[in-house]
Amino acid sequence: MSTPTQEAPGTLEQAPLLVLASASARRIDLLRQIGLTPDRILPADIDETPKRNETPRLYAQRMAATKANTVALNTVEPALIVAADTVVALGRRILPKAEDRETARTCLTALSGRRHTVLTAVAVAPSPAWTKGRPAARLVETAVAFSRLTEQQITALLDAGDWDGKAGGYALQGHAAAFIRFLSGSASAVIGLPLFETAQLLRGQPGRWLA
Ligand SMILES: Cc1cn([C@H]2C[C@H](O)[C@@H](COP(=O)(O)OP(=O)(O)OP(=O)(O)O)O2)c(=O)[nH]c1=O
Repeated sequence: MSTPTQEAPGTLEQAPLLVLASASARRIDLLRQIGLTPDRILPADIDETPKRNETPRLYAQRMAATKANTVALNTVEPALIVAADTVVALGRRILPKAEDRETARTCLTALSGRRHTVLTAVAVAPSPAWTKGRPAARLVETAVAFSRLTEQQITALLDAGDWDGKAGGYALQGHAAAFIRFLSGSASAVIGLPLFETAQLLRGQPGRWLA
């Protein structure tokens, strides 16, 4: 959904494409929720290994910026790239993205009965051909608390399967919501894309992306 930029009469410039640098179906749905349909979806293939002693905040910011910049540099047309990264942190500890049941179990056991922080960074980067665009980023912190989980409840959450591919091994938009007793911050950020902050970033760009 590229939106024409407001040009002085007589000048014609190609409207930039909106590119979402993500493989996450949730991020596509969240963008659509605020009326934005990306022209392209180009997941960034980057090294997601945290640096030694990297804080969860710095890690999320670095990941979102690297995803956006990597795709921007590979995009030939005028385009604005949007990317995000979601990290579940217990203090300074970054919990893994659960790719298997055992990892999800370890995460849920660690989160049971405790408050944790979800950090989502969103970054926008213009492609080299979109010279009016400006790189920008935001970091959103959300405090979340799980009730104490019994072994049986953890097993039920694992059986539900919606931990797969999720930071911290749970999905707020899924079965885990039945155990989240407190949330302060942005629910959309926990699910993968902070909608208010993303809209602000796009409103701050030249062109009319959003009302
Ligand atoms: C905590 C939590 C995370 N998540 C998801 C959001 C992200 O997709 C994922 C965290 O991994 P990310 O590395 O942020 O994203 P991704 O690998 O899924 O996609 P891409 O890098 O291509 O954009 O966890 C939920 O959907 N619900 C939740 O409640």
